Amino acid sequence: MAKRQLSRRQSWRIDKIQEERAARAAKRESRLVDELEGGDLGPEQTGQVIAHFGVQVEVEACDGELAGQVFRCHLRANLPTLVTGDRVVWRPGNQGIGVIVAQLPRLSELCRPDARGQLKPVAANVDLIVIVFAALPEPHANLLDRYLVAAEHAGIRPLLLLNKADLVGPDNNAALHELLAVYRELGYPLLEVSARQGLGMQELKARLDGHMSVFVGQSGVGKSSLVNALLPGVDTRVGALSEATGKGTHTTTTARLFHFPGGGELIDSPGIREFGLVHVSRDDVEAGFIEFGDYLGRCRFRDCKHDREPGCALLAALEAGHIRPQRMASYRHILSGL
Ligand SMILES: Nc1nc2c(ncn2[C@@H]2O[C@H](COP(=O)(O)OP(=O)(O)OP(=O)(O)O)[C@@H](O)[C@H]2O)c(=O)[nH]1
Ligand SMILES: [Zn+2]
Repeated sequence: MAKRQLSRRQSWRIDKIQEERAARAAKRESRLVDELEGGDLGPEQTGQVIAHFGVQVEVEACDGELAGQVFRCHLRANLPTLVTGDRVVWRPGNQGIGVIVAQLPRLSELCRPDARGQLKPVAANVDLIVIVFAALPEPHANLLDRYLVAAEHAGIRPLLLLNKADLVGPDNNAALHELLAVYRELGYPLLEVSARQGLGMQELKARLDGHMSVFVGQSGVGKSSLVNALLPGVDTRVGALSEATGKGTHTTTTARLFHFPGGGELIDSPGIREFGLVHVSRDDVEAGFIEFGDYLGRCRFRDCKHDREPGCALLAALEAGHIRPQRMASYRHILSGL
């Protein structure tokens, strides 16, 4: 008991120190903004946050003669927290420094729990979640379903991407295509590629054009290989951003926005690659199985768990073959892990 109280007091002290530090940083920032705004700032224009460093952000100009140029920006006080992908109104200053004036509305948000377990946005305006899986490691339907639930929950279109198509052979061909058939039948877009052999990569590029994407998926499926193939010559490892903090060895896990040469954008960070494996509620899971939609709310009991209740509309649909047994099993598996 004593030990627990002590650790709580300690953590309170740490919180307090962090708060004071943040407050000092914010004060420094607002002085800087005042100085900049007292000087010579250019006209207001739109931009997009491409990386985030504590109290400052990097913004790429979207229009006018500065389009495509990147500015380190200070934030005017009272702005909401900005994340990579946010569209903003800003004013350019001298030597690549600017000031963010306002945040524009977000079309979507990807959220992840922070160190205290609170959900925080980590990327804004993503409109395509590329769910990467591979011929090897052998894909688990239930993991794919988890990612799909997360995508549906975020209201962002998913693309199922089977990588390592070069490893599809007589041993795994039938099982893989059975798996793919389930998702094709549900209407999810699907693509088969090989990052190693370049198979299907042109089609993938075409799908990414015009979208702001993230790549998610289990370790070892080839996300890095795919991203490296799509962004030739770009070092996507976050260490490359560290000079921006002025400390060479300090690596940051900030999400960063990249442009694909063939069109479209990518937001990437180790944290984002794990998106989808966080807590969701029972309702989120139900809503994430899109084929359940026709039956939800039609069970005899309002609080039906679709387990063995009489008059369960989902069980009836399963019986009638309108819901695949594999998806029902997956749904139950995900629920059991909540
Ligand atoms: N045969 C084959 N191997 C591939 C292909 N794409 C990637 N690999 C290999 O798969 C392994 C894992 O690839 P990564 O790109 O590191 O996978 P990742 O998803 O980024 O993995 P994490 O960084 O752990 O999340 C590496 O040995 C790659 O060379 C492919 O299309 N075919
Ligand atoms: Zn039911």
